[in-house]
Amino acid sequence: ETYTAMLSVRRALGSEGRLLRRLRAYLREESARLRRLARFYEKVQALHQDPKASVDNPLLAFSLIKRLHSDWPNVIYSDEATENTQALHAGFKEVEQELPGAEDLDGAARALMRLQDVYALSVKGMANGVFQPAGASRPPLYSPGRRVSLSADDCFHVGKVAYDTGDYYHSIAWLEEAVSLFRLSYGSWNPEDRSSLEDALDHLAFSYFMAGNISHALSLSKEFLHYDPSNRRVARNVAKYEKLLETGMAASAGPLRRPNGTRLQSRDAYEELCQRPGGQPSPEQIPRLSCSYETNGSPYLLLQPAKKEVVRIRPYVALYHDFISDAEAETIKGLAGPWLQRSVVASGEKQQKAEYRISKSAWLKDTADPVVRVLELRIAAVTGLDLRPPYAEYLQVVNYGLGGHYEPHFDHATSRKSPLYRMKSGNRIATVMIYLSAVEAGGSTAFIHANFSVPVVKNAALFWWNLRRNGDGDGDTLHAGCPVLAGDKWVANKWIHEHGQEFRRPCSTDPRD
Ligand SMILES: O=C(O)CCC(=O)C(=O)O
Ligand SMILES: [Fe+2]
Repeated sequence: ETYTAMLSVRRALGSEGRLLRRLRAYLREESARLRRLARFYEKVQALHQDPKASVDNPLLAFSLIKRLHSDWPNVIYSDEATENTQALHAGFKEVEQELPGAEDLDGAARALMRLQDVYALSVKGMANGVFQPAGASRPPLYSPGRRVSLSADDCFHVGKVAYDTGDYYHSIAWLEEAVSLFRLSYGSWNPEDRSSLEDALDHLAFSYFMAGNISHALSLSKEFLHYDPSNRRVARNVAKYEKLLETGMAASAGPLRRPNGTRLQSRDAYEELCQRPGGQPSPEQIPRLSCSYETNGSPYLLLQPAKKEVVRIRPYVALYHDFISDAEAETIKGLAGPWLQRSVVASGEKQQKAEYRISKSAWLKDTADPVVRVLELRIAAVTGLDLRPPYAEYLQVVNYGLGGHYEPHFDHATSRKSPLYRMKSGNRIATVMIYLSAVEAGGSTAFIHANFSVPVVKNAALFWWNLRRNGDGDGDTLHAGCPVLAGDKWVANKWIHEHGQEFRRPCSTDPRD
């Protein structure tokens, strides 16, 4: 899979580099071939300027006969063009196995639609290379250094992915864009395009029909017939739509609603937190929010205390600034890179891939490198918790993909059957999540029930308790990694379990603790 980690997307850029070099070589060879053909053409053409003279001279008469018998067949039946094409095909075959597959194109299209939805972006803007919230006078959420826009065929592909799943809300928006772009360039043809204005009109008309907008379906189908009058299927559709409209059978189209995956109950709150990182703490919390240097009585922190920012009291969330160095972050990403695999989520007793978590991840043992070992000692010192096996999981390093995200979830197990209990050290009592990278836009960590979000702060570590002191899961810790709008987001998770912490975080029977 390419789209599920930006590291893989970057690798795909290398594959394209190789293809570019092959195409360059092909163009060079073919241009040389055409130059040779042109030279032959010019030479013969010159002789035809004065046809009479050409035959009088016995030398010219000889060369005419030789040309017709030998030169012309050699030119016409030259294998050069085929050889050049074959070399191009062979070069493509060499990189073919590393190229993204159909699931990648689907995933990439779904990523664009996710960004459209979560950040309320206008499709027209996106197609134009602008990341502007739709209908709002807000500034763009991301301004790329160089603006790039999508082609008509690009927009068609996104719309087609929605169309194929019966999602006409998204297919209409993207196919509208495809149709207007195709109309602008009608008559010119790009060898890379697989679709055309007719395809876009056809799919858009059907999307409108399915959404109950018969008059739009009709006018688009008529436009289609203007370009391709012999298409019987579309002609039948036109007759059908006209009849529906005449007989008043066409149901009036209500506003087209965005399809809702049943998973997300608090979608609006979540999206709001992703669009505007931050949030107001409740008045009674404000006096207790603070920034401090912490040594925690640990010799590790004496010379360089932890820089703690208490973000919220309930649930308790703290951000430790400059928790790791740039060099350490690079080392950890480098160690994890070769081991990254599509992230999974707990589903009953099993683990499986899910659309609601798009990233790749790898587990690093503290024996992998001294940097990992030192990091664990630092986490232990700052949290005051026992991380020795089996009291904590290995370090999980995560690289998000295109539009990568992790929809609202709990880190702790909510079912006794969860695979988390296989370690036999209880539930996940706390999370330490380190931001190993910055991002250009998006990617905040949103606490949905607690109504605040933390933007990505490179090298900082976010800490929170997942469980209350009585061992119950804390519902207020429901959190998410918002879709990455631009950039390459990496995090490292350290999950600390209940066992081993009995004297470090004593229990309480008060459910409010
Ligand atoms: O990436 C984020 O901001 C959140 C990640 C997360 O919650 C997780 O990996 O469990
Ligand atoms: Fe999480």
